[in-house]
Amino acid sequence: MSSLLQGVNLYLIGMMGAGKTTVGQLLAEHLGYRFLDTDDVITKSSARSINQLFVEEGEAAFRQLESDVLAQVCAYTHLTVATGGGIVLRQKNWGYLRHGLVVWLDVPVDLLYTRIAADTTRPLLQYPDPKGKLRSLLEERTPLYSQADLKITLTEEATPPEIANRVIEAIPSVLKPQVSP
Ligand SMILES: Nc1ncnc2c1ncn2[C@@H]1O[C@H](COP(=O)(O)OP(=O)(O)O)[C@@H](O)[C@H]1O
Ligand SMILES: O=C(O)C1=C[C@@H](OP(=O)(O)O)[C@@H](O)[C@H](O)C1
Ligand SMILES: [Mg+2]
Repeated sequence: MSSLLQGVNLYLIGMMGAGKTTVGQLLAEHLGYRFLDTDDVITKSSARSINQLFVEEGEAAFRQLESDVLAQVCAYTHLTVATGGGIVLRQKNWGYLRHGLVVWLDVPVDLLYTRIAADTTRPLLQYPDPKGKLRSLLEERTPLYSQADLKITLTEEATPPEIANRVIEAIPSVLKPQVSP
């Protein structure tokens, strides 16, 4: 399977709770790639949690760190990268994402909410009406997520290995056919 993308990076985009981090690890195994999570790189290099960064530095500073990580990451090959849900917000980030294949895990709000309702690690949802917030973020970001090369729509709960398989099976449909010599 490692020859499927020939070293081209795979970037997962989508809302909080879409399963980018979970499915990304399985995809990396399938592809024989290294796995990277931009949130993870940011928290390790800053020695602070995402919540702390939002509170102490603000969202704009977090977005800058996110862009910095993405800029560094795209210099490498053979990576599966789980991004944070807001990576699509900066136009500049698309210049980095376009170095690889961009896959949108498109998950409806109800499913997102059941997965992350009890989670306290996502600062944008630590307000009254987190479900309404998810809905408005998805609405605002849908035109941006739609710029992905590949959209995997999940209308009902499937297991992470099933979703990883769907991604793997769909990848050839968006690869340019090889020209024979
Ligand atoms: N296919 C799935 N079915 C059930 N739970 C899932 C699935 N994918 C992810 N989860 C759970 O949902 C939560 C959010 O997943 P995560 O991979 O962190 O999403 P993201 O990185 O897109 O925010 C985690 O608790 C994870 O275990
Ligand atoms: O959607 C967003 O703006 C965010 C998504 C989070 O990552 P996940 O998408 O992995 O939850 C994390 O980057 C931060 O809390 C902001
Ligand atoms: Mg994640």
